[in-house]
Amino acid sequence: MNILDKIVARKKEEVASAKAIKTIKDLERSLGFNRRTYALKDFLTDPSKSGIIAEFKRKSPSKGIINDKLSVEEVTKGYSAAGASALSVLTDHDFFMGKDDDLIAARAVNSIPILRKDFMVDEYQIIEAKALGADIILLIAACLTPEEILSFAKLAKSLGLSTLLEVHNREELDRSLNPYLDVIGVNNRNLKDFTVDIETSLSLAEIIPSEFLKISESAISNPETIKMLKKVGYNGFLIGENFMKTSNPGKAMADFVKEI
Ligand SMILES: O=C(O)c1ccccc1NCC(=O)[C@H](O)[C@H](O)COP(=O)(O)O
Repeated sequence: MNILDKIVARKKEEVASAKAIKTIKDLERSLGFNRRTYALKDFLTDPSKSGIIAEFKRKSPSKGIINDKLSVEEVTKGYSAAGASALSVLTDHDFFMGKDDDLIAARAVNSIPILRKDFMVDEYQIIEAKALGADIILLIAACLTPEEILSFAKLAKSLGLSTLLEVHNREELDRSLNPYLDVIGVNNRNLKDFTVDIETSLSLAEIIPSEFLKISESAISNPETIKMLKKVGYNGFLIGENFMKTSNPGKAMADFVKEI
């Protein structure tokens, strides 16, 4: 079993347990559920922002512990101040050391869109994402059917959430597009074997239909890479480790933004 299959199998167990504790009705009654959301598209196209979706990431399957010392509040406030267009907060515990409370904490101190970075396998998680304070959900084409992507994106839209579809190759892109998606993300990391290659974003840029904004995800550590990605049409850049590996991710991001 590859790592993505393992994560998805574990996620299905977690969702079954969560449903037994909190029903969808409970989630819909929670304080966070009935709030206005921030649209990712508006922030990605705002020229006063950097285009960066900055990630709070303590640990990853490919790198192990990256940074488990800093609070989600201080890191995400630093990212917002450095001009992030959006924040990404991992809520997966077993593989990334994230938690739902990280998202709640980030929501309380930031006024830009927040992506619930997790592995969505059930509609329950989308309703939960809204209740926790997220504005964006991630749908990973490699672990969902086109029918699931359509119904999850439709549900997200009905809740006022933006959907980021993540693809890794042309085949995933071709089978997964639908009009309810807001942004297409190309992941430079192969989630099955962890190899990274910016060429993945460069080569897929021209086949992403122009009605979708495009973001490039993972393994970005050099301002020159952003310049190259902008040239081929990318509007956004999801960056985690490059900032999180420092003792002051907000400052690392501010310094990086000066160079792009
Ligand atoms: O990061 C991993 O090792 C990983 C492994 C398996 C599934 C997903 C994984 N990462 C999720 C991401 O998409 C990244 O956290 C995100 O794009 C930021 O990447 P980076 O800038 O390289 O930290």
